[in-house]
Amino acid sequence: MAINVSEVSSMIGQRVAVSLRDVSKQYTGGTWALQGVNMTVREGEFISLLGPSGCGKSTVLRTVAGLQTATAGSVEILGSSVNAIKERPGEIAFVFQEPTLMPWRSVLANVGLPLELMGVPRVERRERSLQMLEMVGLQSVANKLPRQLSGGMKMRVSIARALVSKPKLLMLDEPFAALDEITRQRLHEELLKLWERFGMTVLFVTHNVFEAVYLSSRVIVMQSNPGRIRTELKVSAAYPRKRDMLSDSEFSSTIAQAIKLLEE
Ligand SMILES: Nc1ncnc2c1ncn2[C@@H]1O[C@H](COP(=O)(O)OP(=O)(O)OP(=O)(O)O)[C@@H](O)[C@H]1O
Repeated sequence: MAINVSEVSSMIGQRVAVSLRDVSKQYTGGTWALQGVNMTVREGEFISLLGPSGCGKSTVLRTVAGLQTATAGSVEILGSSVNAIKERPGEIAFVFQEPTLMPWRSVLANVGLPLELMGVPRVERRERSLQMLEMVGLQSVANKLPRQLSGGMKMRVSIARALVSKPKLLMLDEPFAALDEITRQRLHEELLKLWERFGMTVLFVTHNVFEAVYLSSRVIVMQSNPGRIRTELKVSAAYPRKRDMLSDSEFSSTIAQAIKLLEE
């Protein structure tokens, strides 16, 4: 389905999906991974967090996901506290760099896991899991085990599992960093299609400038010691995006700006 930029801007709502206010995080040992982070993400945005290793990108994501708590400040997701969101399984989903599939479960059973945890009946679970596998082009391997799949296929299964509950917020922490360039590019296209189809808010962590600018409607650039937000770059290029658009002047100037910010 082709959509243009005005349709994408209408996908981006006025409601706030994620809000961080003066968030700081100090780990045991003393490192201030984050200091005074303020960030507002609206529903339907595709946001990348970009920055050098150690600037706190994963810490932001893990704090929003409730996998760890902030030392100071407040975090709100979809109008609720992190703890309240945890009580509503399926509303947020996380994709890690390692696909973290259960090795003894079939691909289908791995995808259906979030629905199982939500108490969705078996028949509906199967149907929805198969639909998701079809969307990522993997219906034919539904009965295989994870070890029988390539790295790219495992990541697709992981994305299918994250999306099977139709989450409103999808967080991905360097999901494609371990994949080869061709597979990574294919998965960029697939992720964008899924975003256009489901309209969920996406928070995507990467230290790859091209990936951040190509995928996102907004790139939040972070810096380290202590981890904080340096600035943000809006990417107003139309969706659906095409690889060859990266040489367009708009993309190239945003990419050049981002590279300069990271080098300073
Ligand atoms: N569990 C932890 N205990 C102590 N220090 C930690 C812990 N996790 C992260 N840190 C430190 O906090 C800082 C921010 O880490 P974080 O992983 O959030 O950065 P990042 O930008 O995601 O880095 P990368 O791109 O390398 O994954 C780093 O200095 C890191 O060493």
